[in-house]
Amino acid sequence: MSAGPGITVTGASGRMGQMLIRTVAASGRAHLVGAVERPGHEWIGKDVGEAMGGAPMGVTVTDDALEAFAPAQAVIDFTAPAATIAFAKLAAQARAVHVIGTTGFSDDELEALVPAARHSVQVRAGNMSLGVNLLTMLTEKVAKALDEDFDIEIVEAHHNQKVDAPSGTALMLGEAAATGRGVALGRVADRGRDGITGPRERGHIGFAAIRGGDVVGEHDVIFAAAGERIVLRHIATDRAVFARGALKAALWGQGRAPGAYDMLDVLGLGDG
Ligand SMILES: NC(=O)C1=CN([C@@H]2O[C@H](COP(=O)(O)OP(=O)(O)OC[C@H]3O[C@@H](n4cnc5c(N)ncnc54)[C@H](OP(=O)(O)O)[C@@H]3O)[C@@H](O)[C@H]2O)C=CC1
Ligand SMILES: O=C(O)C1=N[C@H](C(=O)O)C[C@H](O)C1
Repeated sequence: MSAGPGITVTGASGRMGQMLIRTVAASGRAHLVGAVERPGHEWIGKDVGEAMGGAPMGVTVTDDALEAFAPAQAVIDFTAPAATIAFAKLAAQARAVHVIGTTGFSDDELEALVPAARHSVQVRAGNMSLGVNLLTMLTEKVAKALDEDFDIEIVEAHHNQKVDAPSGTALMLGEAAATGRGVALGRVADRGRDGITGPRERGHIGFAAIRGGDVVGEHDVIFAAAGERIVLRHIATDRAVFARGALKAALWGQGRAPGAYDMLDVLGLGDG
C-alpha cells in the first residue's frame, strides 16, 4: 500500500525537482505519482528514478501536466513563473494542493495566480525552510523596535545558475521589514545601486545580490546605525530544507478550504 497523498513534481530534472522527488520517495508520508518536464526534454518517457541515475521508481516523466496532475492530491512546483501560472490552472482543475516554490514573479504574474486559488489550496513561499520563515518574524520584530536611524539592507548570495534577483527570500525579508516599519515595500525598496546614486535615502530598504559557485542560499538582514550594526543571518547548506518544507505544505494542505496560503500558515506561525 502506498503511504499518504499522491504527489506530482514539476521541473523534475531541476536542482529542486530532483531533491523533491527523493524527499517524497523517502518520506513514508506521501508517494510520488507524477513527474513533469517541459516538451522536448530528454527525460520525457523515462522512469524518473533511472533518469536521476538510480533505481526505477515506477513513474514515467511526462510533458502532459494535466495527465500527471489527475491522480495527484498535491503538486509541488519549483520551476519558472510562466510554467507555474499554467500549472496553477491545471492544479485547480485537478483540485490538487499546489505548493509553489518558484520565485521571480512580476506583480502581474502574481495576479495571474489568484483565480486558481479560488478552487484549490495554493501554498506559496519564496523560501520553504523553517529557518527563513522564523527569520521573517524576527525581522519584522526588530524593524518595529528600531527607528529610521537604523538603515535596513538585505544582502543575499546564491549559486551562479540562479536567474532572478533579488531572491524570493530577500523579498520576503524586505516585506517583513517594511511591515515592521509600517510602510509599503514598493515605496521604499532600493533594488540594485549603480553609478552616482547620491546618499542613501533615510527609511529606504536596500537589496544587494551576490552570484557565484554553488552557494545554496544565504541571507543577511542588516540594521546599520551610527556606531553599531545588528545582523540577522540565515545560511542554507542543503536544498533538503526547502524540500522538507514543501512536503510539509503538501501534507498540511490536504482537506483545507481553497485559498492562498504561505509557510507561516503551514508552520502555525501566521496571524490566523
Ligand atoms: N521557495 C523555496 O524554498 C525555493 C525556491 N526555489 C526556486 O525554485 C525555482 C527552481 O529552482 P532550481 O530547481 O534551482 O532551478 P532549475 O533550473 O534547476 O530547475 C527548474 C526546472 O523547471 C523546469 N521547467 C521550466 N519551465 C518548465 C515547464 N514549462 N514545464 C516543465 N518544467 C519546466 C526546468 O526545465 P529546463 O531545464 O528544461 O528549463 C528545470 O528542470 C526557482 O524559481 C528558485 O528560485 C529554489 C529553492 C528553494
Ligand atoms: O534559486 C535558488 O536556489 C533559491 N531560491 C529561493 C529564493 O529565490 O530565495 C530560495 C533559496 O534561497 C534558494
